[in-house]
Amino acid sequence: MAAAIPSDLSEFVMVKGNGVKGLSEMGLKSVPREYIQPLEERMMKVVSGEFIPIIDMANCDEPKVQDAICDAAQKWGFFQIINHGVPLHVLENVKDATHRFYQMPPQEKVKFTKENSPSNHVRYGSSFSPEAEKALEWKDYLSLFYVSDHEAQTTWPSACRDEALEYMKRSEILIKQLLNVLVKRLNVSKIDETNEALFMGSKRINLNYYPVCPNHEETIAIGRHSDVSTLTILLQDEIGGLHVRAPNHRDWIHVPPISGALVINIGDALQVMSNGRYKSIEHRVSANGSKIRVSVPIFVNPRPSDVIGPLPQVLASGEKAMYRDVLYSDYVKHFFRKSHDGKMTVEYAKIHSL
Ligand SMILES: COc1cc(/C=C/C(=O)SCCNC(=O)CCNC(=O)[C@H](O)C(C)(C)COP(=O)(O)OP(=O)(O)OC[C@H]2O[C@@H](n3cnc4c(N)ncnc43)[C@H](O)[C@@H]2OP(=O)(O)O)ccc1O
Ligand SMILES: O=C(O)CCC(=O)C(=O)O
Ligand SMILES: [Fe+2]
Repeated sequence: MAAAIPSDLSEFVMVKGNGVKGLSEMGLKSVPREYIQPLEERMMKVVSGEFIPIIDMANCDEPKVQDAICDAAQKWGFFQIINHGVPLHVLENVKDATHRFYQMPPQEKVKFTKENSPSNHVRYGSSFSPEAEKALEWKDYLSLFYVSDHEAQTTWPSACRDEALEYMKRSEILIKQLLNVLVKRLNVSKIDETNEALFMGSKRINLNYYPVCPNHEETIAIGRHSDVSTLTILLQDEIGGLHVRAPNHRDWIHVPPISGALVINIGDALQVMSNGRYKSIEHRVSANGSKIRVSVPIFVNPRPSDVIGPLPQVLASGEKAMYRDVLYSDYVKHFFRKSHDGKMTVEYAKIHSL
């Protein structure tokens, strides 16, 4: 016999720390009504035979590789990379560590919810913005904002701390390589001490956990959104489920898992700084009826105290600014306080001419 849905859902999921994982493990016949998405969010036309570009980074000094990166960032906002230099064991270890964190009992995980966490920079949570959302999402997350090694050592959960830090550290060269290539097309000669903080002054790593879902077609794991980062480096496992908006703005394209590859996407901050040249593309994750999935994005961001706006180097030729200057932490708070709403976050910074 299937178990009954807990009468107080937020008490069970968040206050007690069970997460959506706890709901999934009850063997429910269908998800609680709070997780049922409106029809328009469930209907998505996934096109087959179309793929985001796959770029081999082995020779990333070559102009044709650099062009491929910039072209992909302009047209697709998303691409996969292989031979990226981040050791495969580092990627495997951080996926294992993600499973290890979620395997802990709820009494351990609950120590990291917003209410209990030892630091505002460490947060275990479930649906994105439960107060604001029409329907909840079928995923749990652990979000770790990097400030210093010392803070991470003392506040990040030991089940995944070392592996998350290692993944972040070993991705540093790749992040700089990608940004150097991308900013060159924006007439910024290189990433150096004068501009590094603006492009990559803060990092957040999320450990996402997507439990098995009974009536998975009626809900969603992550709703339509664009990231607010400069760049996101996403590690996904072999299950699949990530979809990105096609360049025709109508259809969706699946991002097939490729062993050892990383998915790169442009975030809103780089869209704003490039005055719209690079695109932060809407994406979503579907729930799975038979398999658990994990993913580990590193969000590379400006510092919260930075002001983001179109770069002077981009506007130098007389191009009109499409975005105003905004304080990055205000932008991120705006994103976190509302439900996922596709590409709407960037409207916050858009200049609407009269
Ligand atoms: C979680 O599910 C997600 C997440 C995403 C994320 C996509 C990204 O691109 S993340 C990259 C974001 N950039 C940064 O984190 C760097 C800059 N950081 C900051 O500016 C600040 O750390 C801050 C995020 C603005 C937090 O500011 P602070 O004033 O110190 O803190 P609060 O007052 O606690 O937070 C404000 C507001 O945001 C909510 N919030 C904070 N952190 C998180 C988090 N990790 N996850 C979810 N929500 C968060 C917090 O609850 C506050 O809201 P209230 O309503 O409670 O006031 C993509 C897809 C996903 O599904
Ligand atoms: O899990 C994925 O494939 C994507 C996750 C994502 O979009 C996010 O965490 O912002
Ligand atoms: Fe995302």
